[in-house]
Amino acid sequence: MASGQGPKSKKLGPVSTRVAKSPSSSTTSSSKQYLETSIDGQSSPASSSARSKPQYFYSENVHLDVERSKENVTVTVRFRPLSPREIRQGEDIAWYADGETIVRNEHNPTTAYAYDRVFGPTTTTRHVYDIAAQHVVSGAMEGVNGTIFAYGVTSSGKTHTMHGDQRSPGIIPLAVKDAFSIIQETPNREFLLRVSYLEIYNEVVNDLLNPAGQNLRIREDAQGTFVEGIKEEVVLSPAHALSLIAAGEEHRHVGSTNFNLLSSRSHTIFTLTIESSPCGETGEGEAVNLSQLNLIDLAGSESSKAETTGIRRKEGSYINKSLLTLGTVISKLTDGKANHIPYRDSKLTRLLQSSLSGHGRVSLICTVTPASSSSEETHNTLKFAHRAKHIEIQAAQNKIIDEKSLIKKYQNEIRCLKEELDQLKRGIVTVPQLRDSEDDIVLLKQKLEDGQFKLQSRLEQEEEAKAALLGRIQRLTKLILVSTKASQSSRFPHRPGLRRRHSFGEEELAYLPYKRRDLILDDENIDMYASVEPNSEANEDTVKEEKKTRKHGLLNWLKLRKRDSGLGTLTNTSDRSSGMKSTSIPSTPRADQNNVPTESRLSHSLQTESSPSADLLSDAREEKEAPEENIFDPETPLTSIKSSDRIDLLREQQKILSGEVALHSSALKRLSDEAARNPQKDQIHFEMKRLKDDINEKNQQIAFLEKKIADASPNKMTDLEIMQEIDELTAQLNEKSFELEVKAADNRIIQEQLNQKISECEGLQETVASLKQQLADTLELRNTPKDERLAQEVDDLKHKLAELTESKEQLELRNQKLAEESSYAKGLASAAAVELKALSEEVAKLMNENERLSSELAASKSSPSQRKSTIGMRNGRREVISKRTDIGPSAAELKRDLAISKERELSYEAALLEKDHREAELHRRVEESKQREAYLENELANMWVLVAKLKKSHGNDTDDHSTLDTLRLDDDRLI
Ligand SMILES: Nc1ncnc2c1ncn2[C@@H]1O[C@H](COP(=O)(O)OP(=O)(O)OP(=O)(O)O)[C@@H](O)[C@H]1O
Repeated sequence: MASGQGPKSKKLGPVSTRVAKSPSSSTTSSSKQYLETSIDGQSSPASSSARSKPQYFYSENVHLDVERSKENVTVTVRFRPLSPREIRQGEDIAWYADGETIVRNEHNPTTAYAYDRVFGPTTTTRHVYDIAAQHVVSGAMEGVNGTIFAYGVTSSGKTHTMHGDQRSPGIIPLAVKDAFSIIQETPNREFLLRVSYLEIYNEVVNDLLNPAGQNLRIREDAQGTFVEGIKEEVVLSPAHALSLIAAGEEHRHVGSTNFNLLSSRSHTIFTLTIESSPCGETGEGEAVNLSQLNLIDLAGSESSKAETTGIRRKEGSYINKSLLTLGTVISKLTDGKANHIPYRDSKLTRLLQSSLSGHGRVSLICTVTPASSSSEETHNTLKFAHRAKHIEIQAAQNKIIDEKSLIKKYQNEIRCLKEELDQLKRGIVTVPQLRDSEDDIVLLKQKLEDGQFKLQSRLEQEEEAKAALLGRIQRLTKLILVSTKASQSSRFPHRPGLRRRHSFGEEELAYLPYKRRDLILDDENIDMYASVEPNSEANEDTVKEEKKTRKHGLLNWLKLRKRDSGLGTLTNTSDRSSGMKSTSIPSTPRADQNNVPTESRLSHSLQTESSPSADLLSDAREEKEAPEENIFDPETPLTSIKSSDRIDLLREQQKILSGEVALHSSALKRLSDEAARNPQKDQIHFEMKRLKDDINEKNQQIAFLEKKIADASPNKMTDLEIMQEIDELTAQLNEKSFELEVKAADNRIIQEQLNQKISECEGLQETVASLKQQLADTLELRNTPKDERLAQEVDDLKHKLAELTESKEQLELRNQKLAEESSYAKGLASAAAVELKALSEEVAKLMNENERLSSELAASKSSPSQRKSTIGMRNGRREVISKRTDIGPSAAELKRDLAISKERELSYEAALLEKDHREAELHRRVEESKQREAYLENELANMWVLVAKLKKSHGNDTDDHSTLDTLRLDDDRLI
């Protein structure tokens, strides 16, 4: 993708004339102001509608920019016809082309967009090419970088537009053919064309021309971004370039989705690098035009409707992400204010950086379907296209003066080799001149006699070197393409026949193996098996005809072969193709690469150099030598080449042989001139004879090739070929059946996985719902305005304060009660203490009395009257009792009194204990309430701090003041 960028301010040379003609020139930078102008005032049918706001983006009547230095991206929209499936489903038309520049919504006619050009469903790709691509291609041939890309949702027709098919070639084959036609039309310049082809699959860059080139790195240098290590092939003809695309397509990732049976799963970029310089000997410092033409087929964005799983979903998310980045980049580019453009967010935008940042012409072809089911997606594409329209570009010719250009390198090499050849020739010619000199005759004779054998071998060596040089010159010269127009011979009189003459006619595009019919089992794709004239544009009058047109082309054939590689269904054709691609530069498409022993030294040198002509010569020779059936032996790679390809190859070989004959004839002429001057020189005669033999042999080969071309023409298909065709189709059928079986098994597995996923999904949905709820709550909280939140907080605090005040009052009440209880208990306790004191005095008194009585009792027991008989004792006892009655209360009475007083003492002690207990309890509760009070006071203080903070954060808000005052009042009350 790297490109030499010329200074932006450079005036456009011949390019500017084309700019004026190009559609892009019709909308210049100044067109910006028109783009969003309503056409209400332009008597449009919508102008009468006052109900809804019209969305017109109109670009008609735009004038040309005076300086022509600035352009806008050319944006066109292409409608495809309704697909058979859409027709079956009874889809309505939601969007349609209203005239040549407007797309209008069927249901809401006020919604319309204007573009450089809008193509209806019956427009041919050739027409699209003429309007949207031709100016970019011609610009690229003049040294102005160009990019053409198709954008649209899946199945909208991007691949149909960019690649096309056998009947209706797409932009890429048309551009390639046009490039070679321009070379033909430019006799005063010589060109060197190279191609590269890459895909971006799941954000990985793969080289489609070199299967080993996977996951390549994107690098950047002063000239822009480029892909490191990408293979570039020098191309010699449209068929050659297209064969490389065809080979590359085999490696592209394609898979079936529920919208498109053959959906592109990667973005592809086909780059044609063009170098050109004035014809003839160029001066040392002469600038070379270097430009790149990028032809891009984007993968389609996938809508949420696509029910994809596994690998397809992964691909889809990569595709969508990169297209989203492309959209962002485009809107930022048109924003005007954005200072960072996120090119690096995807590989696609990184590679398109040079193009999008305005260093070349850009044409965006947006493909859409008119179907109502895709109305929203179509609307998104239209909006994308509209944004892209605003990108400004400053296309300028890229000139490089350094020797890095390949064409310069080749030219220099040719010059050096030619000088070397001249020297060699002079060496051969000077020998007889020396012989003419009188002074040297003796010496020369001596030399000749002494080293005749030596000289002979030297001459042979020189002859070999000469042949090798001629071969190399021829090989390098063949890489440089020039016009075959009449002026040619006069311009290069000194090198007749050296140039390879290319005649790039329409038939070059017919290399596509269109006879290989697709065997798609989908009813939508059961296509006709009709033989079609190559290059005839599809008759797009009816949808039926469109259906016939589809799936017949090379691309679809290739897609089929590589289809669904993601599911592991592979064909063995890639090996064959990679074998073809591994041929060294330049790799002219050819049937086989077997080396055949050659007869002539010239041929040998060509063989060892492996030049295209040498390869073709060997092919031709081999074909001549091999029996005819061997040529079409099913085991040889030729089996993959169909009649039309074979004819092309044979023609190519024929052309090259004719070139060789012309080359040999001119050499013969030169030698015969020399022979006339030196009739005795045997070596010259020998060389002439060899050349004559060579010419005869080549003429025979040409005749043989002519015969073969005639034999291989389609109406002369042999039984053998028909049998081969049938065999091949049977093999394909088997292959497809196997593929189908594998897919059925895959489907079963996928179905099981799907069920599992559905149940997982249900679980996830629940989680998502709860998360959503949480999110909504949080968002609601967040969305509440700050003042409201503050007021709410103050309210909460007030509420809390009121609660605290209430609880404090309750506590105080309780405290009071407890205090009362405590004082009552104290009173009780003191009363109890007084009573206890009186009781203890009484007890003490009683005890003293008791002691006295006991001592009296003891004294009376120990007296003599007590020692009388037992009878007397009973009497005596009665006496004592009577005596005692006489002297005061008896001992029993005293004991009883004592017991009672002890009992009372005990009860008093218990009451005292209980009182102490209650007192302690009351103390504890008093302490608790004190602590609670302290805590509440602390809380209140904190609240004040909080209120103060809130006040501070809200300045001198009066509300807060009042709140604060209220709080203060509350607090005072509390205090
Ligand atoms: N202008 C058209 N005329 C006729 N048929 C068309 C046109 N455009 C697209 N088609 C058909 O519609 C189908 C889908 O087209 P195509 O494969 O080009 O879509 P796509 O945009 O490249 O899809 P994806 O992004 O999935 O690769 C094909 O069968 C194609 O032949």
